[in-house]
Amino acid sequence: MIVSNRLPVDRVIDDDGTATWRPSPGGLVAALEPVMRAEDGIWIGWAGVADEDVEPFEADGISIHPVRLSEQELQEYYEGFSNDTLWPLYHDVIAPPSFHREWWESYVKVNQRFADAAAAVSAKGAVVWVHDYQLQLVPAMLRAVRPDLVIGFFNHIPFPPYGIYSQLPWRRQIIDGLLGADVIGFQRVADAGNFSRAVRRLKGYETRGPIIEVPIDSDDPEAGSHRHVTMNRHGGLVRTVLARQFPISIDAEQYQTMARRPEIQERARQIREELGNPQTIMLGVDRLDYTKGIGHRLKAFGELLAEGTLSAEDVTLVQVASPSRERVETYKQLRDEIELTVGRINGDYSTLGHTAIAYLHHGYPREEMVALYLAADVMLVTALRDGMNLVAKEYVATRVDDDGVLVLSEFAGASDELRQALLINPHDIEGLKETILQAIAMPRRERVRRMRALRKRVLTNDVAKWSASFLDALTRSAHGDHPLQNPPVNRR
Ligand SMILES: O=P(O)(O)OC[C@H]1O[C@H](O[C@H]2O[C@H](CO)[C@@H](O)[C@H](O)[C@H]2O)[C@H](O)[C@@H](O)[C@@H]1O
Ligand SMILES: O=c1ccn([C@@H]2O[C@H](COP(=O)(O)OP(=O)(O)O)[C@@H](O)[C@H]2O)c(=O)[nH]1
Repeated sequence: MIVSNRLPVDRVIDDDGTATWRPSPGGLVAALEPVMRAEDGIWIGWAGVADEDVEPFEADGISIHPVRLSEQELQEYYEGFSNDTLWPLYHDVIAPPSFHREWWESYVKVNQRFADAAAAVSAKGAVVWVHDYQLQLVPAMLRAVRPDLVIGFFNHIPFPPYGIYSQLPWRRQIIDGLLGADVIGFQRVADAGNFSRAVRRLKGYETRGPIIEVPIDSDDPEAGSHRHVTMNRHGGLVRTVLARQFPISIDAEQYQTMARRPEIQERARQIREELGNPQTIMLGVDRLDYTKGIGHRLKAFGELLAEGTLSAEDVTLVQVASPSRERVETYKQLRDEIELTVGRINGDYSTLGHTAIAYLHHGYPREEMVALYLAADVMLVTALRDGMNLVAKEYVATRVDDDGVLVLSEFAGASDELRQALLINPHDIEGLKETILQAIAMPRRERVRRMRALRKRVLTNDVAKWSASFLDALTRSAHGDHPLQNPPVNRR
């Protein structure tokens, strides 16, 4: 069973009141959907609109159980605590986090609702996999009522260093919530390390490598019902929790197959033509989020145009900025800033036949994404902080021609694995400009050499391998066997 804030589909109510479903935005759903299709499971989550009661239903072989959120909970739990407190705090405080006690209360209440929903429909001894920062209290809430369940948690976004995490007024409660899981997965080695440090500092629990020892009160009548209880070196009873990196991936085969479809290749050619056949197409694909470094990318490109090093006749930047969290103030401000910058650059440097930046504030279906990836000579991923960034992996999987250059921020989780990309620090605008020029001028032989190595990596470490390695660790933990070794998917 999967428990996540988002379901794979969002309910959309049209102006005339009719309800339809559309695919949900973001990488979490993109990664979990193929996993769930392969398993015969239940997915518990929010349907994407407030105050709607939706009965459980089947979608593409997945059994969907929607959880209801009121308009006030949507504002306080999702837009507030999840996306205006935790999101900026966990992404290096790029934007200032807001701390409001009523948001926290709503977060606790909604987490309890998700836990109750999971507890109600789980079979005895079932494996429950809880996802992401919106639901960090669910593991402990679930364990309290269903100690028979095997509980995993995966954090899709970074876990911040202690100096930042410790700002959170509810820092201990979140740690307690997460430690209800048997296995806690993170994107990067550094995230798992930050979490273990927070556990030691805030709870004083001992850790041995990826194993955390959670003390059990022997007078607790439930003590015997816990999984893998052992005695620690001080003779106390402890429950062990595994906290380790499991870098997420994509269904690489699916992208590769789509990239070979003649109509998608034709669409890629059409895109180039529609852009006026520039020598170089650069592409950015992001939710319109301040973590993605879209402004830094535009600044670098704008300066290269201003200096005359590049011209809009030769180079076009296609920027897909898909709508995200549009009622949160920081996101509204970001949209204004980005659109002002795009307007200025286009006003200053576009010609009648060549637009410098093709800016698209839309969400596109997967086929169109693949055509865009195929059309792009240079892919720009300039995140200031990003859990993984699946777009980087999708670009690589799509390039069946072994061509194309990936410029990748070292602050995106994907950079741990994709070492043959051109790695950049997006804060270093001069460095970013030089790397863009290097990408544009890179000889084909070098492009092919790098892309082949990248493709090997992404095709080998796909989403099936990711879920299998997490679920393997989880089921082994259910038998008291915590693997101490590093996971198979990691650096070179
Ligand atoms: O659900 P939303 O509020 O609309 O946001 C979309 C998703 O954004 C985040 O995605 C993350 O997960 C990706 C897959 O692991 C990862 O590559 C990326 O770096 C993360 O930002 C968020 O974590 C999800 O919960 C949201 O559904
Ligand atoms: O118009 C769009 C823009 C993005 N995406 C998908 O959204 C996901 C974004 O995931 P990523 O991990 O890069 O970032 P997130 O949005 O989850 O932070 C990827 O699968 C993209 O292909 C999409 O389908 N259509």
